Amino acid sequence: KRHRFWETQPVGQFKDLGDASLPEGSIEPPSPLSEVKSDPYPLPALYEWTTCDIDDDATAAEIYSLLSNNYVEDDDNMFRFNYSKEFLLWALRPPGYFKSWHIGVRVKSSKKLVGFITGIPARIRASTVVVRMAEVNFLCVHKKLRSKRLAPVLIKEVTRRVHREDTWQAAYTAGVVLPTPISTCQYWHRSLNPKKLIEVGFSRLGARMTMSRTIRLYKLPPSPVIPGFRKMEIRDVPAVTSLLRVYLSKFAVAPDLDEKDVAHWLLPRENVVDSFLVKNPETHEITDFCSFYTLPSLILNNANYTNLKAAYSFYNVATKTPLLQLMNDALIVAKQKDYDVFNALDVMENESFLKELKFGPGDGMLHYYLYNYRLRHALKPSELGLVLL
Ligand SMILES: COc1cccc(CC(=N)NC(=O)c2cccnc2OC2CCNCC2)c1
Repeated sequence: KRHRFWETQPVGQFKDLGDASLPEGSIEPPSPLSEVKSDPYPLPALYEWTTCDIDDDATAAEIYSLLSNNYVEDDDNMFRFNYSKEFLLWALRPPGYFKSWHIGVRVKSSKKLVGFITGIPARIRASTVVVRMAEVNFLCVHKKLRSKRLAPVLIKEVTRRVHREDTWQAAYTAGVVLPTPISTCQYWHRSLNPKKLIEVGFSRLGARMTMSRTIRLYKLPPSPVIPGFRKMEIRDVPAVTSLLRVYLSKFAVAPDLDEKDVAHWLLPRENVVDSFLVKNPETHEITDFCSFYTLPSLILNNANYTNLKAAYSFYNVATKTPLLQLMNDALIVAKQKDYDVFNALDVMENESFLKELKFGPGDGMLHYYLYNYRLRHALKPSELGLVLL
């Protein structure tokens, strides 16, 4: 397949697959900052760049609406991600973030926001090397402006602004195959509200299954069962950071999280991110941790429902409690909070619980990519310790 744009970029190229002589690491060296263009990449005449100040509520609302109407849909165009404004404020303002990496495209005449792309800083370890990267996300072009080759322009502009901050690598995901995935993950869904999921067409009634039998199949206890299972609190940040750092060191690619990162990404925020831990009631040791983020989807044409409330597995560590039991308590809490479905990728050790906890495979794959960084070989999902929003 022709990738006119990606074949011009410093990313693993399909033609290089199997060439073991290519070293792991940066594909192109950094340029001197003086050589990084200080003016924005040219846009087609009708449009202009804008740096989106998400602290401004009106701008945050514009970004919310652009994504809510034009962002990623499932393969059958029945659902569209519907990130909340609060979620976007969380996702785009981690420690050390750059406002200049929140990039919009407006129509010059109307000032309407019609394009968006973001970067956030992240320290990501690839094998043994911790690399300062940008996590690039929320690439969105208004439905009415597709096939005008605006996406490559947005990607070039976020690349330029990231280079301006002396950052030369990036990480991103996509539902499509581009040159060249570092890993290809399968997504899985665990029904929590099967009646609604079947009604809206997310799931289908199993063969030889009745609705009441299906509801019974997915029934969960009314509350968590692990002794010492509770919500994470600010005082837990140091212990959770230690637990996570040790656990994530097992994976070939994973974020290098310090206490500030853990406080931002994992302290509970209502309807944005939930996190729980197991504190041994005798030893007071924190031995396990689980978390999920909240990403609803718009239901695009159903008479009775407009919103699908979905939880997405985030970071989980089990050192004393079996992971299966820890994740079952996560399902129980998600059900308590009225989520319709709990989603997970087969990354880290997730494969060990998916089938047993009655997850079903999704109908698509999520591909992970690194920009300007070559890995000697692609990773199995179980070697990947990175979850993007
Ligand atoms: C149910 O509503 C949907 C609305 C839009 C797309 C999809 C399918 C899909 N593409 N799902 C995922 O990418 C996915 C499935 C499981 C876990 N994480 C995921 O994506 C995350 C991470 C990447 N950025 C989007 C959210 C489903």
